[in-house]
Parts: sequence; structure tokens; C-alpha cells
Amino acid sequence: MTAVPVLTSAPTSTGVPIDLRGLSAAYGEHVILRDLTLSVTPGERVALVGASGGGKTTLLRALAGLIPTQGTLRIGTGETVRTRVMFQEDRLLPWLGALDNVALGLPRPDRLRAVRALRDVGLAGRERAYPHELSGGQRQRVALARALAHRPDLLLLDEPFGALDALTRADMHDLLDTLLTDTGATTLLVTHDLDEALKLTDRVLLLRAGQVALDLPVPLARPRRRLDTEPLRAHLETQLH
Ligand SMILES: Nc1ncnc2c1ncn2[C@@H]1O[C@H](COP(=O)(O)OP(=O)(O)OP(=O)(O)O)[C@@H](O)[C@H]1O
Repeated sequence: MTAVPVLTSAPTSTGVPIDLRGLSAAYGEHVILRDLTLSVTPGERVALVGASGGGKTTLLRALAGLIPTQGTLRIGTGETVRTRVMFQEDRLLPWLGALDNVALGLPRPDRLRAVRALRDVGLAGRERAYPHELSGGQRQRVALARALAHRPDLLLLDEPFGALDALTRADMHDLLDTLLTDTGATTLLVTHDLDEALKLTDRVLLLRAGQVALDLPVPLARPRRRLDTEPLRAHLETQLH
């Protein structure tokens, strides 16, 4: 277990609003997102769940600007939006140490932020460690530090803990819960783990055939215990199958 840091700094971002109207996306002839409409408020945390192939990752790709779309896709209110994506695999550069991975792309004067981000994820003292010298959970911590050090307004998380064992995953949930409160970024989390969705987010969207089949608010105080989220979980289970 790594202790969850106590963070006292003010939010580093207020998050950005997202406004999607009649959004469609396709891979060639294969239409994945169909006329999707969705509003997300600044700083809101939203989980995307649903059966495999429902379009969850495609929606993240659309939000990251990685694929062409049709319809309205608005992120923010005109100013430049800092977006960071975190994937199931850490995507660290193997020839760089932890700190250099986190600092990659940061202007030199902002390097201190990378040091702080590594500390915040519980890896102070491991700045020089190469990815192969770290455990899977530690590598995902570095990936999370890298995402947060860039002070994203929009954080897109695609099954970031899917490859971790249950204990390490639970540890990461506590850590992310704390860090998200501190950053204030608007966050979309793709996950197959309903407990993860209900612990970390304000709202769970069930995507089916490229549309929002269910939009479930999670009006529970944090930190949340399994006991608190159980009724919502049971409801979601019935909708998933
Ligand atoms: N690059 C691609 N080219 C063509 N088809 C793709 C591509 N990426 C995804 N697809 C198809 O688009 C559909 C939706 O995929 P997507 O990855 O968005 O689903 P998902 O809900 O995230 O699934 P999973 O839960 O398995 O990750 C699937 O049928 C998939 O085969």
C-alpha cells in the first residue's frame, strides 16, 4: 500500500465544458457513433461503460481529435484546451527515467511540476528509475503523473487500470480520487469495472451501439465505500445485460 498524499493546493484547472450534438463517427463504412448528444459540465467526472464494441474508445478518440467526426463537438469556450489521454498500457518511453517521462514536453521552467507530480503519486525517490525497474502499478502512477503534470483541462482515461491486479487497482482508485479533486479537470473514464465507475465519477453513461442508452447520476459523497454504491451497481448490472 502506498499512502494517498494529502493535497492542499488549489485546483490547477477549472475543467472545460463539453457539448456534443448529433455527433457521428465512422471507420470507413462502419458507423460507430450515431447522432450522439451529450453535455458535460466543467470539472465533471463521467464514466463510459457498456459492452465491448459499443463505441467507448471511439468517443474518447473523437474528443481527443484523433478521428474525424460529423455534427457538433465543442470542448471549452474558445480558448486553447489542454487535453491528456491515459491508456491501459503506460506508454512510457523505456529509455527515459520516471522524471524525464513525466517532464517530457513540459517547458523547462515547469520541470518542478513533474517532480511534484511524481511525489503526488507516491514515487518521490524513484525519479531516476527506468520503466523496466518499476512494477505495473508504479508505471501507471508515472503515466498518471505525466498526465497531471501537464495540468489538463480535459483528462481522457481509457481503462487506465485494466491491466493491474485487484489490490493495486484499488490503491490507484484512492489515489486518482484524491488527485482528480485536486486538479479539477473534466474527466472521462472508459471502464468495464462498474465499481471503479461508481467510486470515481459523478455520472455513468452506458453506451450501446454508439448512443447513450442510460445516463445515471451518482449523487454520493466522497470517498465512497462499496456499500454506498451497491444499489447503483445492481441497477447498472440489470441495464448492461
Ligand atoms: N481503427 C479502427 N478501424 C476500424 N474499426 C475500428 C477501429 N477501432 C475500432 N473499430 C471498431 O469500432 C467498434 C467500436 O470500437 P470501440 O473501441 O470504440 O469500442 P469500445 O466500446 O471501446 O470496446 P471495448 O470495450 O472492447 O474497448 C468496434 O466494432 C471496433 O471493431
